[in-house]
Amino acid sequence: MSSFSPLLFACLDVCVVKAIRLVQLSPLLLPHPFLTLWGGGLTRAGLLALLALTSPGGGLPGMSSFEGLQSFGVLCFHFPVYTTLLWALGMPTEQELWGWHSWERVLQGYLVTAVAWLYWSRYVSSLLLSGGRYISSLLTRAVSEGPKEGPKEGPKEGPKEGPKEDTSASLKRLMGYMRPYVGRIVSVLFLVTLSSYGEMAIPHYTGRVADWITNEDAPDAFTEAIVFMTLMTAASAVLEFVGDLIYNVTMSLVHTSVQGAVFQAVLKQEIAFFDATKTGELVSRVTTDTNDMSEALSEKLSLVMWYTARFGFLLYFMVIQSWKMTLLTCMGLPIIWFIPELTGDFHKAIAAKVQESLAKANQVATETFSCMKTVRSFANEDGETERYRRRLEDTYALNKKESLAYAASTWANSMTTMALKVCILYYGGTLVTRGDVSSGDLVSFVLYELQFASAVEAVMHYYPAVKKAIGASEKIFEYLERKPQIPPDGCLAPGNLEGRIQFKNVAFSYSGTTNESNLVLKDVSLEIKPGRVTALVGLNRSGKSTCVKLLERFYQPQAGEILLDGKPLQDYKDQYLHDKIAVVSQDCVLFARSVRENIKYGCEDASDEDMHAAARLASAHEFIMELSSGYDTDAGEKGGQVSGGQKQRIAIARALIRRPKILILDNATSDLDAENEYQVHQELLNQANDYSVLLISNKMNVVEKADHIVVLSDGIIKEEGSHEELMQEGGLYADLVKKAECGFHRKEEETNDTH
Ligand SMILES: Nc1ncnc2c1ncn2[C@@H]1O[C@H](COP(=O)(O)OP(=O)(O)OP(=O)(O)O)[C@@H](O)[C@H]1O
Repeated sequence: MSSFSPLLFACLDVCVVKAIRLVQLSPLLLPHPFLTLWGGGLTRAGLLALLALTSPGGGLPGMSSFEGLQSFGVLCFHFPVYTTLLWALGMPTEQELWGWHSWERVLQGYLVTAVAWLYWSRYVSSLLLSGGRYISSLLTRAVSEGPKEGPKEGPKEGPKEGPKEDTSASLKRLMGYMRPYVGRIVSVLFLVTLSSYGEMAIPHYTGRVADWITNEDAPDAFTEAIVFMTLMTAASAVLEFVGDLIYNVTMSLVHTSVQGAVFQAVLKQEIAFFDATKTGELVSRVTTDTNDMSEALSEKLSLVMWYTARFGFLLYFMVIQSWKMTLLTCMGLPIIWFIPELTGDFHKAIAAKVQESLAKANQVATETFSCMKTVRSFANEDGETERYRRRLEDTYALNKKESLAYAASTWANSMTTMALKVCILYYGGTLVTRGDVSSGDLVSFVLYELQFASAVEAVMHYYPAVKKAIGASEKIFEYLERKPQIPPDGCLAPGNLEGRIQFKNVAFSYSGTTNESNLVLKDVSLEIKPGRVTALVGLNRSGKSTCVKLLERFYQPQAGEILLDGKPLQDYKDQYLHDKIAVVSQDCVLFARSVRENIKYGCEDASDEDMHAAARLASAHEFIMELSSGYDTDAGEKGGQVSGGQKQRIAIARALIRRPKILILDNATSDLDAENEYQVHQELLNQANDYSVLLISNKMNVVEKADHIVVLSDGIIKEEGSHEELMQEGGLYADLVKKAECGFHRKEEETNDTH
């Protein structure tokens, strides 16, 4: 910290001013007061700048910044500029020319400089900064959009962590959603303007009534004023009501459409996106974030709108009443905000400490209660009480400070507001005495000023909240604009599908890299022939389910290709593909709807006959009929109302109702007992002439019935052939079968032992 304190600096400044005053009295400069005024200002600025920048300790803090230099400018030149303006307007300047170095003027100069500094550093610069940010964002966008023939941007890597407060971009997108309601929004703005104008009636006509009381020259003036005031105020209230109603209904519509669009956009994303994004985050985007945004828009933006309109009218009427008093009000406002802000900051800091101290006390209590047995066994109840009491004493000491800070902050608030009002009244009174304004004008002005301060305060309070909410909506829009990172589906939907699937040298990793260590499938080539049952077996985590996920187009292989009837999978329509390839996996999920709705899921047009047929094929019809309400029984959350095996059979029926060409059973009957599993498989495999079946199962007695068996190990096809062929080969498959048999015998022995 520089040893040159601001106080010493002010003393030096006063010395400089007094020295210039002596110079002004010299016979050479006496006839040229304007020269001394401007020359003095320049000399004062030069000397002060020199002192500030060269003072020991690296100069006066803050003085080398833009705000510092600007404050110098205001301090040294506001008076020369003001006097020159008076002279240019033909007004008397004697008092200013010869009295600018008086104590009163010097102090006034410091006050003006402080106000200018406050305005600049707290309010104007932040406005300019956001304006600058907007311009720079426009420029950046213009540059990045660049020449049209430039390289196209690659697919985006998920929602990027862009600049947090790119409010303008989010606002533009939001405006896009408001476009259909532009008529309503224009009418709301019109109503806001009219209603705010109507609100000016009370202060205006109160002033007129005050004039009538003092003069009593126009007998009708009083009644006229009261009638106009009542009519305008009532009209303003009605307009405000209608405006609010239209605005809130419109914002609800905007909210609904944004929320629906976000939900739809999220559903369109590729499965890898859902793997990488937590469900909680997605739900929060769709619900909490859109709600917060819409709340900020319907509540806070509406307040900003109303108060801005009021602010405009109040300023206009205040300037009309007296521009001098308006100037005084505008000068006083930053002071009445700044002082409570300072005390408020102190109060907030203490309040945070109180919270912290309370949390510590609570921690002692929680710890003691949760370890009560230990406390009792050491007979340390008094020790713990003492510990808790010490914590509470800390909190009490902080509470005392907080009360003091709160009282000081409230006192500062009311004192500064009162001081401004007294100043305005005093100054207004002088103007009334001089005959510059009528007493009614002063009354109107004071009433305007009361509303003006709160309007400015409200705009300043709510505007950042609106900006923040709009900025926070950026994430929502990132989801809305995100393109799924999987090639778009094609348009093939042939009426006649054979159902032949070929994997050709497929390599795949979940991370998207082709790094050998990350590859789950390294080089997989296999064929699922139409009308036949193909089994895919292998150790755990060998990549069997991954093959299924690729078939469902949840992910895209990094190398190789997957063909359906000789055509790449991505050439088919997604809807068609999911109709033709039905997958039932071990962790199949039912929705909290009726069994009927679950079986007909995505296939709502299917008839009840189709549903019964599918359920019979899945060996599910009989147990469904035994449920309390048959097909109308609620399956419960995630199918919690039915057993695991029943859930799997309903899921198989759900797959079969689409009459698929390829049926994939990925451990789909794992929750069934041996007898039921056998029955389900018999039913399904008997129909295999209608569809191709890909069977993934750890149960080798099920697998051995397949026409063709493919053995996958560590992402590579190790063996393939019929059960007999593979057993003869004596490789991995034979090993798996032996192990399974061993396990089965051990289980059997254990069961016999227990008997
Ligand atoms: N969504 C995913 N993201 C990242 N890695 C995954 C994902 N799903 C599976 N894996 C990994 O891929 C590998 C193969 O898993 P996969 O489920 O295909 O094997 P599996 O042969 O079907 O195993 P299991 O018989 O145990 O079901 C495993 O190492 C697994 O951890």
